[in-house]
Amino acid sequence: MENEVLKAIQYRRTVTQNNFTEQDISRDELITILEAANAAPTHKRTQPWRFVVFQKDGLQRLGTALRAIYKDITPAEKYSEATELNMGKKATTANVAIAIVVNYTGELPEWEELAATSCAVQNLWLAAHSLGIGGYWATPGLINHLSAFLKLDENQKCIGLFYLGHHETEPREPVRSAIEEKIRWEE
Ligand SMILES: Cc1cc2nc3c(=O)[nH]c(=O)nc-3n(C[C@H](O)[C@H](O)[C@H](O)COP(=O)(O)O)c2cc1C
Repeated sequence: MENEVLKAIQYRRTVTQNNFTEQDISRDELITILEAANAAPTHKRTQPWRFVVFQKDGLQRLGTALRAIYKDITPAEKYSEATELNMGKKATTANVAIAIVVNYTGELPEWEELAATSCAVQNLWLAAHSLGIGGYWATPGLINHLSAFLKLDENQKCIGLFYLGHHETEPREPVRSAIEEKIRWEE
């Protein structure tokens, strides 16, 4: 069986900064992508996903913050200047970065709000893919230290940075072990 939705699911891939082109992601494209995220399923309609979108100078500020946090939290014996520079470069070489935030309402077990936000991220990723925009979900340890920079409330937590850019990489199918290994049929 084949249709556009199934094709998008199969061909959505992680695309990293090295493959991003110079083409800007437009505000219309971003709104389309974020509207797709906002259509995710949500128990009790708590809609716990929040997004902080970085573009232009915002990306420079994010890069500076990532470098400073890395420097701050890394023990001297593990610190490397190359890693610090690389942390900043991830932000400054993306066209857009989106901080993914869960807004815990207390109305549901936390895992349900984390799960709903993850559904929103998959929607965002598929929508971006459908527009020729690639990206990936980055979860370095320093996202646990971003709350002040992101101006998050006490009940909010950043669960990743989603880096986005237009790209021209060839479509690739997923590398996965067979689904049969992950199913037990009860008939
Ligand atoms: C919750 C989550 C966290 C991830 N964190 C990272 C990360 O920190 N760095 C990274 O390069 N990729 C990260 N990824 C992307 C995975 O590495 C990627 O999805 C996986 O290699 C499969 O490739 P595909 O997305 O092309 O199918 C993350 C994905 C998920 C779902």
